[in-house]
Amino acid sequence: MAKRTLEITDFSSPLKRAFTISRGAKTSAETILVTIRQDGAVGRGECVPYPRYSETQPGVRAAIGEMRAQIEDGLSRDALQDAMPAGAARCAVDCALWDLEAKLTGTPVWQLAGLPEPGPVETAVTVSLDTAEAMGEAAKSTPSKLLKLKLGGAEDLDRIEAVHAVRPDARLIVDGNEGLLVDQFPGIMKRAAELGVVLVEQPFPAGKDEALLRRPGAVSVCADESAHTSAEIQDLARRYDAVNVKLDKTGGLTEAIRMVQAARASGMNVMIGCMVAGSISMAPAVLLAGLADATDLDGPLWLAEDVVDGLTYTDGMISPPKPELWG
Ligand SMILES: CC(C)C[C@H](N)C(=O)N[C@@H](CCOc1cc(O)cc2c1C(=O)N[C@@H]2C)C(=O)O
Ligand SMILES: [Mg+2]
Repeated sequence: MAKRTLEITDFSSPLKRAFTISRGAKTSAETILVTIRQDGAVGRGECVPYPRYSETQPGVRAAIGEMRAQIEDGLSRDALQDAMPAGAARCAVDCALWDLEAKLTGTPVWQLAGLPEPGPVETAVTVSLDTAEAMGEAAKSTPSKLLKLKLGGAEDLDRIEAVHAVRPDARLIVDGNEGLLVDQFPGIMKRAAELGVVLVEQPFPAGKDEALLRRPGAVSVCADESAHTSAEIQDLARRYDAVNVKLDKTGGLTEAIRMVQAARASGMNVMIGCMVAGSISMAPAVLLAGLADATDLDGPLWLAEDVVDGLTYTDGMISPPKPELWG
């Protein structure tokens, strides 16, 4: 095998408007792009370092840099799974190796991975955390029938009611990002179904979610911040009905496929999610959408500028990635 070369590039990409969740607001997306070249072929993978898990851009960059010699000497994707822990750094390398393999063999990643051929997929589109009135206004002009509302405070039921009032046609995913108030949760669950809510995501902090053992079962509850890899699925299945699989948490597509399979084996539903990032980050996740019950891959819609040949979004539908983009 000809020697590979590894390139690691940091990006800070301005957002169209501020993105706010229970933990705070963002006006730019900090990502890292890994490019691996071999025999004239180029593989790319993107990741989002997540401060919630103590990841930073310099830290993730350094972790990938420490793997330089092994990657350039031909580290296989299988060996990568043991050589790096789950998380953003491994995600970028794993996705770049999948893309490189596709480019070197002329076989698309979905075929290499034994996944269904990707077609158009419906994505949730996020309404950022704000006052109930402002979230209702935002929902009116959000072009999808699957909306994801960010929650996190005393006004949460008002927020859901305000959005449902102006978008009775929409199915709602509500995401607490660990910030829901425990005493408000039963009230939200009681009204959820009649307000169009189909999924409640990560209401309470990871590790402090005992209240879910006693909840009424009308609307599904989905783990996000609590769920990283397939190893946690059996435990999560005691408290959650579904799991949000994100490649930045699993450490790439390879473990994400295993996590989806583990979730199914435990009877859980699956959502494929994302962080705020562009189309190179979304493309591998789009391939998993065919195995999922819900898809939340609206990252590029928040960027002021996406990459060339990026994914096409039309009224909440994503077209399959072109090979020029990834895979
Ligand atoms: C990408 C969309 C704007 C949002 C997406 N639908 C979504 O809801 N994703 C995550 C939210 C995680 O976003 C966060 C939270 C945070 O505290 C810090 C960051 C991000 C992010 O994407 N980049 C920075 C690191 C979800 O909770 O499901
Ligand atoms: Mg979430």
